[in-house]
Formats: sequence, structure tokens, C-alpha cells
Amino acid sequence: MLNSTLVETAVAADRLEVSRRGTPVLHQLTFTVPTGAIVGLMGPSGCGKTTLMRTIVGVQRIAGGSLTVLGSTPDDPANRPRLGYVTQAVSVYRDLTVRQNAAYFAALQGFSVDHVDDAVAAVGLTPYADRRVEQLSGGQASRASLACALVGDPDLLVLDEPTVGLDPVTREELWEHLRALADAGTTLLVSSHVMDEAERCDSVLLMRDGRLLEHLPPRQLLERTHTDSMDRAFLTLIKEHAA
Ligand SMILES: Nc1ncnc2c1ncn2[C@@H]1O[C@H](COP(=O)(O)OP(=O)(O)OP(=O)(O)O)[C@@H](O)[C@H]1O
Repeated sequence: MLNSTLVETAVAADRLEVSRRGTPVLHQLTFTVPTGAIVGLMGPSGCGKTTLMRTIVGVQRIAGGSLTVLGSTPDDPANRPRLGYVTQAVSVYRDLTVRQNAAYFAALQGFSVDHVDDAVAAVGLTPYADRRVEQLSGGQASRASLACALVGDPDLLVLDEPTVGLDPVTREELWEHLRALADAGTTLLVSSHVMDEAERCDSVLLMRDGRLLEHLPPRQLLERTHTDSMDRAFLTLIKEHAA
């Protein structure tokens, strides 16, 4: 019988510890990500965002504590088709068109190609569907990578800095697409350096030096720190934790 807690919680970390090459990188992380939420993962360069995402998608070994992803262990092969992970590097074939890339990834994951056009539309690339990736701008190529993650209709989508290098209009459009996905039930974990993007999220995991400073909805972060910008809220929290 399915445990309702598992159904409502996409990711649950309990005193999670992760090391890289023997050096502890993530320390005692405890948090939950509710199903269908957009959770921002924010913090300075090197604080451990990518490491946490890699751990959630099952490619990084856990050194201590526990991590439950979609009701299972992160490395459970049964989870793989339910997860989409888009890294910072564009990971599509540059000599194939957007549609061909999406169809290839659908086939590779054993999914029907029915979703290909939907995935391409979801990232706003329908007008460019038949253009080779090498003929796209950097932001369009990033969105082509995202389309390839969407073809499998993942339950959990983990995006490493998807808005880097995007102009404000494209960034706005991408966030609208992400919100539409969440409204349809997909859980999203989205990392960013841009603190203002926290306002797009249902809640924000604020990290520093491999530790979780706070996990709060953006409005509560502002209230709690008595500030009016995410940048100031983050700086206030850093000072608080250093004190
Ligand atoms: N392959 C690796 N081997 C050893 N240590 C690593 C490796 N990759 C990252 N680290 C270390 O782990 C820590 C966390 O790195 P991580 O890439 O998770 O940070 P990040 O928050 O994603 O940074 P950025 O925002 O710059 O991408 C850093 O101290 C980094 O030097």
C-alpha cells in the first residue's frame, strides 16, 4: 500500500551527508520538497548546489543520513524514467534539430515520441523545432536540453541554473513554462545564483558552505529578515549564522 506521505513528498533529506573525493561537501541537510512545488536552490558558488542535485538524481554517493526521492532510494533504477536532470552544460546533439534531439531522447528512455512536440512547445521552441541546435542561440540551445528532459514527462525535474545567459524576456517565458509544469503536478528543484529568481519559487533552500541556512517561502524569507530584497535577505541570514 502506498504511504500518503511518500506521495505528497517528492524529496526528503534527513541529516544528509555527502563527500566528494573524501572531502565532506554537504553537512546534515534536512528538508522536504512537496510534490508539485517549485523549490529554489540558492547560494554562492561552491556551496554545494550541484552536489545536492547530483545526489538527488542518484549519481553521487551518500556518506551519511538518508535521502528519499519519489518514495525510493535515489539510485533505484525504477526512479530513472521518473527523473529529469538538466545540467549547466548543453547536452544535446548540435548537428541534430531540436525535434530530432527530443525524439532521440524519448526513444532512448523508451518513451513514445508522442510527447516530442509538447516538450518542444513547453520550452517555447516550436518555431525552431526543425532547426539544428548549432544554428540556435545559447539560450535556445539550453532550452533544447530542457525539452529533452521533458519528453519523458518526469515526475521530478532537477534543473541546474536553467536561466544562466538568458535575456529577461526568455527568462520570464521559461519561468512561466516551469510554473505550468508544476501546476500540472511536476516537482521542480531549480538552482540559481540570481536571488531575485527566488520569488518565482514556492520555497527556497538557502545554502552556504554545504549547510542549509533556511528553507522558507520567499515572502517569509523577506519577513523573517525584515528586508525587501532576496539579496539582502540572504546577506542578513549569512551574518546571523556567522554570529
Ligand atoms: N569532482 C569534484 N571533486 C571534488 N570536489 C568537488 C568536485 N566537484 C565539486 N567539488 C567541491 O564540492 C563543493 C561544492 O561544489 P558544487 O559544484 O556542488 O557547488 P555549486 O554550489 O553547485 O557551485 P556553482 O554555483 O559554482 O556551480 C565545492 O567546494 C567544490 O570545490
